[in-house]
Amino acid sequence: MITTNNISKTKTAKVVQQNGISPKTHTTSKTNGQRLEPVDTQRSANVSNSSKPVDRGGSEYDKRVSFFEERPDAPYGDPTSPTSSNGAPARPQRVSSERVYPETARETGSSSSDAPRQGSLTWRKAPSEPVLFVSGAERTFMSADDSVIDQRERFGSSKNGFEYVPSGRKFTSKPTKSSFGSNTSLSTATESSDDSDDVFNVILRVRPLNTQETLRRDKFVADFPGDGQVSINNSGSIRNFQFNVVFEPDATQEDVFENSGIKKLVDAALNGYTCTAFAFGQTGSGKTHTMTGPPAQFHTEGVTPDPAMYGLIQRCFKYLYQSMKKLGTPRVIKASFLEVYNEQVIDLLNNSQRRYLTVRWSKNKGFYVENLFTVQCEALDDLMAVLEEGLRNRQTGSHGLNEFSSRSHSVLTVTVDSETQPEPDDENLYVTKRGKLSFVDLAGSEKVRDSNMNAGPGMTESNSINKSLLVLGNCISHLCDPKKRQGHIPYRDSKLTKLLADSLGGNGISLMIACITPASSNVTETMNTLRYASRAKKIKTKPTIKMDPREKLIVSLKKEIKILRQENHYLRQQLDFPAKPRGQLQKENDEKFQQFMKEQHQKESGLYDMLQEYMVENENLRAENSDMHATKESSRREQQILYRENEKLLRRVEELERMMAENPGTWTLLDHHRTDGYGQQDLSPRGSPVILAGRSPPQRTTIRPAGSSPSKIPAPMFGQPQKPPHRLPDHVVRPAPRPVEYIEDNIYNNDRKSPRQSTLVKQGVTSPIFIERRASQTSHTDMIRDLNDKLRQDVMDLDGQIQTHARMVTNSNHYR
Ligand SMILES: Nc1ncnc2c1ncn2[C@@H]1O[C@H](COP(=O)(O)OP(=O)(O)OP(=O)(O)O)[C@@H](O)[C@H]1O
Repeated sequence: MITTNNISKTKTAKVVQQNGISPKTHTTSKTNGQRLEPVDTQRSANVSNSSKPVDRGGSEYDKRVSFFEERPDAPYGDPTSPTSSNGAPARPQRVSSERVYPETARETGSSSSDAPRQGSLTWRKAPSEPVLFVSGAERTFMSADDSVIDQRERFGSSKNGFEYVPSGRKFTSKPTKSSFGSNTSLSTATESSDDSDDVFNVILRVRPLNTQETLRRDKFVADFPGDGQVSINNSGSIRNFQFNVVFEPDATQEDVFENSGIKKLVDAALNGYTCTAFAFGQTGSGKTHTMTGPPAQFHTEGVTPDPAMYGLIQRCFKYLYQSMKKLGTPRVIKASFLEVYNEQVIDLLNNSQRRYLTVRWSKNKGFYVENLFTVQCEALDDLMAVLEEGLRNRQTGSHGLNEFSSRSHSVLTVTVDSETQPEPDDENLYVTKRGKLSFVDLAGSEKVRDSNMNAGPGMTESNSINKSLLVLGNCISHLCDPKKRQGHIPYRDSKLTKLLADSLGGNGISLMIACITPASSNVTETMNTLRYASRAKKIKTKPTIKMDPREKLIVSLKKEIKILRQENHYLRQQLDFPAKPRGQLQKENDEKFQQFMKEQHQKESGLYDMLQEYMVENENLRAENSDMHATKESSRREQQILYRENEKLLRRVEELERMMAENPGTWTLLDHHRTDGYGQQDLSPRGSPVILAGRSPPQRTTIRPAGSSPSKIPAPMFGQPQKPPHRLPDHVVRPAPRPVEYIEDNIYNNDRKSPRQSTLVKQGVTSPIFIERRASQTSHTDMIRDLNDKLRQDVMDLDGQIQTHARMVTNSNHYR
């Protein structure tokens, strides 16, 4: 019975004889013994529907050629081809007389006649007549009397309730309008919505019981009610889960490729999206088988991989190159392949040294692996070679649950670089897009006890595998919870989650392939995988195309211009303005743009000049400041020297004046020529408190600021005690800030002006503070120097007077 809404029946089906000699097409008739039986699926379906014709509409699946139909163009041993590359039948006849074995028997290379799983893989009700399967569409399980066995009886109602009853289908899909398995274009869906059905899909593949499980007489615990559902009988309690697509044990590699939706991922990668397909599940559940085909073929010496058994990866590669050919535009394909083994990243394409690589993070790239080998692949063969090389180098080991168990997580990444024209009418605008397609084959979760890995390196491997899967589970549960999703997601807790960060919570499109074994002995692990998978269904991502940020800006500006032009056109219409011809508008806009760019350039260059000017000025100011500091220091020292000299000279003057005061009578004859600092005759001993007898009060030499008028300094009152002039005024010893008016042009007569100052001067602005500081330093030194000169003069005068007096005294004594 068909339970998927996407699948409809085919009118005719081509059936290959069990011996595989030749494919034939037959018309409907009743089956008869071992005879090749043609089937009209319409009729078969009608049997179950009381011969009422059912029109289920066309679907992608309809267009797909029948499972047994010969494909002349079948590449590398298409599984739909009746014979494999070595001439042997690629697919055994699906007609059986009494027992039908699941796909695994054929896919693992054993013929149905010697299949060792006959013990438990029996039909619930063995038909007396041959049972016929028709692949590629609806398959009906028919008994000899044409009655269809009631599907409801299949599960749980038989005596033991655990027998495998094939549903007659290979897969069922969840009835959504835009699931991966449907015809809906992913690119359209992703652009318009963030529906996780479109961008984060989870599919389930249930493998058949394997030899070991069959011999162990394990029960088949899975049932497939349809519509992408699976029921698990966990020791009597039935649990239901629903996924986008559920592949039943009969599904072939081709079925999975065609109906999992992975082709949409390849299409999306070609359009610049980041896409990831990852397989997870218990060890031995068929992850590697699904991704690359049976692992034995890559790890057994002398075995050439059978193209019919190729997994999703090889089929995607082929589809990628086919699509590129169809699209016509050139694209650059590059591939890298790594594994995360014991929490270390190892390059599988550069395996000679088995160096551990570092996972880094950058704002633009997110998490990435440093120094990872990347191979440019011009042809499909190159990509295939990359895969095979990596698989050969991958860590595998044998344990109790799987002979060729992957002991690491592997990540194969294919990047697709393309140049596209976002605006069809703009020939000069090209943007580069980088699509990414990653295939992740996770190491299987395992019970250490069951895998017999309970010591040594095996134990370490198991622990690190389980630990990284636990972190992955944590990340998934955070991402599913709308509240936790806004907070911190623990991607950094393991290398694996760092590498999957973009696929899980970022801007990518992802397909999770959950793999389970239907054996009752593994039901706990199966339940865990299913819970994990159904949680992951709730993850939502927002796919975006990865582009160079500058190119992105250009494209968005161009889009804006386009909208503005449309608006302009609309407004013109509204205002009854004549509509401008498109070309003219374009030309005008281009001219405006060029003008704008020119102005912008000028502005920018003006700014640059200004910036340079300021930098030069800054440098000059710095140099000038350090000069000024040096000058200040030297004038301070000069002032100190002069001050000490001043002190000495004053002491000398006092001494001489004292000498003269001791003989006052003799000094009246002397002619005083001394003048004060203002050109007036100074007739008294400087600073002396003694007023010479018979003399008019002397003019005193006082220190006053340079440039001040004498009248401003009050003349000392005659006869009053005088302040000794040998004390320099306070403002000289301890300079006080002075008003600007004291500063005269001749004080600051320095032609060397700073650029800043010259700018200011040019602008008619003077900096009083700047000029004053410099001037005050000079004026204080000059003042002390002036005073000292005068004192020196005084000393000389006094000395001269004393000598004259001494001579006169000597002469008078002589005449006497
Ligand atoms: N759908 C299937 N049909 C037939 N055989 C299958 C299927 N799935 C898995 N097998 C077989 O089961 C065995 C284990 O599968 P596989 O190695 O892919 O499991 P796995 O999940 O990758 O395990 P591990 O995590 O240990 O690597 C292989 O021999 C494989 O060929």
